[in-house]
Amino acid sequence: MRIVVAPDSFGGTLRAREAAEAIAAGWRRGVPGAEVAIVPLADGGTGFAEVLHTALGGTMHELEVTGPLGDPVTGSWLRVGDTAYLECASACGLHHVPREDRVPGVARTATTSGVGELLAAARDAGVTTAVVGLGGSATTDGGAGLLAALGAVPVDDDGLPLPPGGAALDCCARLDGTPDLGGMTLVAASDVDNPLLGPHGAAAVFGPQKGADDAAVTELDGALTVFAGVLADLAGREVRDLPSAGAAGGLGAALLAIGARVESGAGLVRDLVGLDAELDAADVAVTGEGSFDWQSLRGKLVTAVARRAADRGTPCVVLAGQVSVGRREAAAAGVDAAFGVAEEFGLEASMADPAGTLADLAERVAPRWSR
Ligand SMILES: Nc1ncnc2c1ncn2[C@@H]1O[C@H](COP(=O)(O)OP(=O)(O)O)[C@@H](O)[C@H]1O
Ligand SMILES: O=C(O)[C@H](O)COP(=O)(O)O
Repeated sequence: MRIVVAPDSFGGTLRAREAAEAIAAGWRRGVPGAEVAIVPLADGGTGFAEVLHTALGGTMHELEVTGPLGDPVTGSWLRVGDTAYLECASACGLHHVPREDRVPGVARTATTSGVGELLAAARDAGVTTAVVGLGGSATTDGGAGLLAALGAVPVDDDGLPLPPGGAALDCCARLDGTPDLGGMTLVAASDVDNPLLGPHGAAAVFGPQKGADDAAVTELDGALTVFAGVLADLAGREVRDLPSAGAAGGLGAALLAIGARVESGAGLVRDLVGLDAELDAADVAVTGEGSFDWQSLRGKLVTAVARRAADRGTPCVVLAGQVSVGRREAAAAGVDAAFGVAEEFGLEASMADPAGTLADLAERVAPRWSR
């Protein structure tokens, strides 16, 4: 009996590797002797570089960069051969902003400058390709901070540099300077396919989780509309409606404007870690994430794993922090059963001891899936 355990991170509580190890430990307690392989996964968001480091090796470089709030944070990028893998969240992620600080003023001013600083470091180290994981960001600045860090500074009508953040882009007239990529090929590995603007855009959909209220969402969407024109001038074409332009608060749009190719972060990770070969050899696939909800059904990582397991006729079990997807919807997505730690042990216990309770859940569930 071989089990492959391939979860995403549990947002705010467990890294993908920690979740995988907890599930594996519990499963082995439930079914002694079960052969368990762990394959931690990520989309473009939090955990992207760490998961690839585990799977591919390479060297992780750490450096101090500008965080989303302007304070220094330790960012990192992974070098594997001539390729750099950067996770935007390491420089501008929501985890750098304490929950009580996620307020409209922060949503208006948070910057992607640090992501540009990481990219500049990779460029200066001589890599030929940079793959930028998008997701889990605290920012809605259309990638303005990244462009400035690479040498293309957003300025107003008088040629004065704009302050950091998305709201100031309302006054953006043009970019001063051109971005220096040193000839690197860019890939944007995105967790979502939203456009830049409008009801499905960066500000409307992801602004609220970063602290934006209705007024800030409207303001940011308007400012990004102005900036979309500046990005179109840079790119020589419109990028605002392209899939993933709205990822990471519009950082996707800036990367598209400087020539990046967009890929699905989950798909890219899945291929690089060799998930298909692991599924081929497995009798049961177990995946999971913090919240298995309607967003998961819209092509998030967990349902991508379920789909590939289903293609092989391999049962797929979801172990999540919380489950709000009905049994029928889950089955349609290829999930044979979904269990929530919070439903089993209570939300307080699952948040207080996420690894312990997840292992306990796996122990309870495992015997039902052993043959
Ligand atoms: N151990 C846990 N137990 C219960 N709920 C959790 C746990 N860990 C995370 N969550 C919930 O999952 C949410 C994050 O969802 P997740 O699916 O991991 O990420 P995202 O929505 O960014 O894709 C958190 O806000 C929290 O409500
Ligand atoms: O960073 C963002 O705005 C995203 O692209 C969406 O992030 P999430 O998947 O962490 O909500």
